[in-house]
Amino acid sequence: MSDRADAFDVDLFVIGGGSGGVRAARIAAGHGARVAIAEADRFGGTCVIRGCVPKKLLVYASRFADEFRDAAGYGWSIDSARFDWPTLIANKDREIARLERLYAEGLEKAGVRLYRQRAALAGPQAVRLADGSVIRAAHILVATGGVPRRDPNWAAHPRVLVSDDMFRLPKLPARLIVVGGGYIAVEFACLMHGLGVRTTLIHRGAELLRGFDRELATALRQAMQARGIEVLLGARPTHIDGRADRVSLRLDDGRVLDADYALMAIGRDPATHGLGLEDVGVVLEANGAIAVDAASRSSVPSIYAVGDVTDRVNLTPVAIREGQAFADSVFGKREARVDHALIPTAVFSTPELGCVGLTEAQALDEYAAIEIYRASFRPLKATLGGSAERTLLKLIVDADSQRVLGAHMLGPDAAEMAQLLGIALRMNARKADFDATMALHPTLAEEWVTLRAAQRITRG
Ligand SMILES: Cc1cc2nc3c(=O)[nH]c(=O)nc-3n(C[C@H](O)[C@H](O)[C@H](O)COP(=O)(O)OP(=O)(O)OC[C@H]3O[C@@H](n4cnc5c(N)ncnc54)[C@H](O)[C@@H]3O)c2cc1C
Ligand SMILES: NC(=O)c1ccc[n+]([C@@H]2O[C@H](COP(=O)([O-])OP(=O)(O)OC[C@H]3O[C@@H](n4cnc5c(N)ncnc54)[C@H](O)[C@@H]3O)[C@@H](O)[C@H]2O)c1
Repeated sequence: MSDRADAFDVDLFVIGGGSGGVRAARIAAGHGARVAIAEADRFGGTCVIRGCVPKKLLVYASRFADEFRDAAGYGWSIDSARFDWPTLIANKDREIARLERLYAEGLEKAGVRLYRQRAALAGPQAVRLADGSVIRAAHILVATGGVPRRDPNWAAHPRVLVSDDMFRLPKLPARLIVVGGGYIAVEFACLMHGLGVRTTLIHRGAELLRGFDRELATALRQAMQARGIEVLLGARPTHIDGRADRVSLRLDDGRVLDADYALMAIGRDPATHGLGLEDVGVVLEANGAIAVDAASRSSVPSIYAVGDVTDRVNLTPVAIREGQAFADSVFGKREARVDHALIPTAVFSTPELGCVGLTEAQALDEYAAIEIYRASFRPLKATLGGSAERTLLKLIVDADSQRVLGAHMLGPDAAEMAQLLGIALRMNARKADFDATMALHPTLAEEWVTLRAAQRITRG
């Protein structure tokens, strides 16, 4: 496509066929670029193969227990509900294989050349494939994602797992220990508990889900405990003793916990190891992430990076937007930048936590005075269903401008609501806009437009 194109085999070589890489490759090819992509494992990447999608399927499976329990109050009797893990995993595998095929076909249809092997840099404008071949590329996009963080003290033990392993366990464990207090730890603790596994979550911090609104994180932790998940805060494993058929964790207070498996969900690291990035002059952050500017360009002008490998906001829609913006800017003559503010996010725990915008603590740091509106209630469905669990909504408003700064929810469909609330916040909605919106009755969502008096006004 460019004058320089003849000096190169392709205009763009993408390393990594996950959320960001696939989008960038497809869009760049659509803009007329000659594109190749290498994927070392399976097309679709973390989100499709061992992340968001299979996780959400497991979450759906885990929530049937609540439905069966609530059904009685509505007149149904379900005598012998039984759960079969191998059936769920086989069905999940079938769906993931279908999605993987769709990803590869989408790339092929767009005219992208696919390499099903590992790639590394052979120079600022050259890529070496695992089979030894070298491909010259005018531009290289690194979209290799991240990997679960491991520790040499337990990495080799078969009963100590990371999130990747959870999707292929041969049998549902009776007893699971989860270490960590972030998205992955909380989601897996909830879903495994929902499937009937006795679950203990061990977290070193004072509260789960650092970075989320503290009041909601506390309410979620209490709800998890009320459901029967054992949550130990301020606790660290000091020794992990793996045996062939079970695992033993000694905590810093001397307690010893036994389980079938321990899931270590202690964060993810950018997948930059062995790519030869430093050899060609690409600057890395202290944690190994590729340092990029707002255009996703690295310190080497021909090399760009998007998604988790840059450790900006490690979510699929963000990787996709970054891949799209890169392809539009470099190959579509359409300058595009990704705005990393106001990203809606959810923890697919049970109950679910969804939010967009500032937490109360962040708002207090940035604004002179904020108003907090809250509602805590038992949803209508629970009145006959019997659950005592409360739904919590919280709106954070700038006292001066009346702009809504943050919306946080713990309860059914919180993720769906966070997505839509994101539109309102992006449009700079004021509290009065929420109030002027007619309620849709009877719904949970109507509570967002009937939050009348500020529960408190706080000055930063
Ligand atoms: C358990 C779990 C649950 C998650 N749930 C959610 C969720 O609900 N919502 C959400 O938004 N996000 C979720 N995420 C995060 C989301 O999966 C990531 O943010 C997203 O996948 C990042 O996309 P990416 O393109 O940067 O990288 P990835 O999707 O990780 O893709 C990178 C690809 O590069 C390949 N690769 C690596 N090195 C090489 C190499 N040298 N050569 C060739 N190929 C290579 C890998 O095999 C991989 O396929 C979850 C993550 C996990 C682990
Ligand atoms: N629903 C979603 O959107 C979703 C779901 C899963 C993952 N993700 C993405 O993937 C990323 C990674 O998730 P994650 O849960 O692995 O990471 P995280 O950064 O959210 O949480 C890591 C947790 O491990 C703890 N930890 C770190 N080192 C430790 C150690 N040595 N010992 C004990 N505890 C330790 C931390 O205190 C923290 O609680 C998330 O930040 C998110 O961007 C998103």
